[in-house]
Amino acid sequence: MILIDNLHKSFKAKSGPVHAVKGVGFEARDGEITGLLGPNGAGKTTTLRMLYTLMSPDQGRIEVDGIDVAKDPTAVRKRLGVLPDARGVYKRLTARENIEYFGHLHGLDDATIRARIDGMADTLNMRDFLDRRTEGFSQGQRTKTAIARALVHDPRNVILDEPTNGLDVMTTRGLRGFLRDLKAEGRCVIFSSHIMQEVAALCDRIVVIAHGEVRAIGTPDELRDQTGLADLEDVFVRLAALEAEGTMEARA
Ligand SMILES: Nc1ncnc2c1ncn2[C@@H]1O[C@H](COP(=O)(O)OP(=O)(O)OP(=O)(O)O)[C@@H](O)[C@H]1O
Repeated sequence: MILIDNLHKSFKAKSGPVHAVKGVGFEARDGEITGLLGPNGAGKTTTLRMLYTLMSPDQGRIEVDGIDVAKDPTAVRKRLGVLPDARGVYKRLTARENIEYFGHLHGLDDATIRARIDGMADTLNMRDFLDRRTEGFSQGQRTKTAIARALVHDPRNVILDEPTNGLDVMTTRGLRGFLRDLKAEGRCVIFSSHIMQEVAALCDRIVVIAHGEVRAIGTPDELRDQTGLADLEDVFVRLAALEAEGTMEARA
């Protein structure tokens, strides 16, 4: 369970400050997939980076399973599995070694790591390349390695930044099935995307974010009702273009 409340983050740029995240707040529940949907530059990655403790917010609060990220980031990290926007697998290591390395960082023993890799290699269909060095891997193979690495410690909460970026249809389908399995296991799953159909196909609830602000929260049907539009792409365009004061709430 993840709670994000009134997050703010600014960056200094030569042309002046960039207020990337302006009061973002939402709840992501266990046993649900929550989609963070927004156009390029909306503030999705910045929000997720604060959630997975890579940067601190200027203002606001984040709780993971009731633990305040600012007070106990180490405990929070143990409960999070993160696929960051930069996948960064070690190219001199095989996929298996990449995953093992993270398992050891989490303090897992060899037998546990072996068992976890065995399970994930089957679910993510990684057998063909598991023992190859990742140098030269396709994007899909790199993403799968990074996902398996992120989940080696069996976290309750899973955060994926644009997980289907650059993946083909078959791999995307496989990944969707995998995320549904995580949900069925009662985990809290958040993923970001700028593609409405992608989010609609998978998410129980969608948080629409644009210009650093939450524009609407709801199920795909609730968002359709709120806007009076049937086509989800039109819904997204309408919500993303809304003025801040027009923010819509469809909290379940
Ligand atoms: N380290 C940084 N320094 C300066 N500006 C930044 C930094 N990180 C993000 N920004 C700016 O903050 C805004 C939000 O960026 P962010 O990466 O969070 O968007 P996003 O929704 O993930 O976009 P995309 O879908 O294009 O990845 C953008 O204007 C971006 O240029």
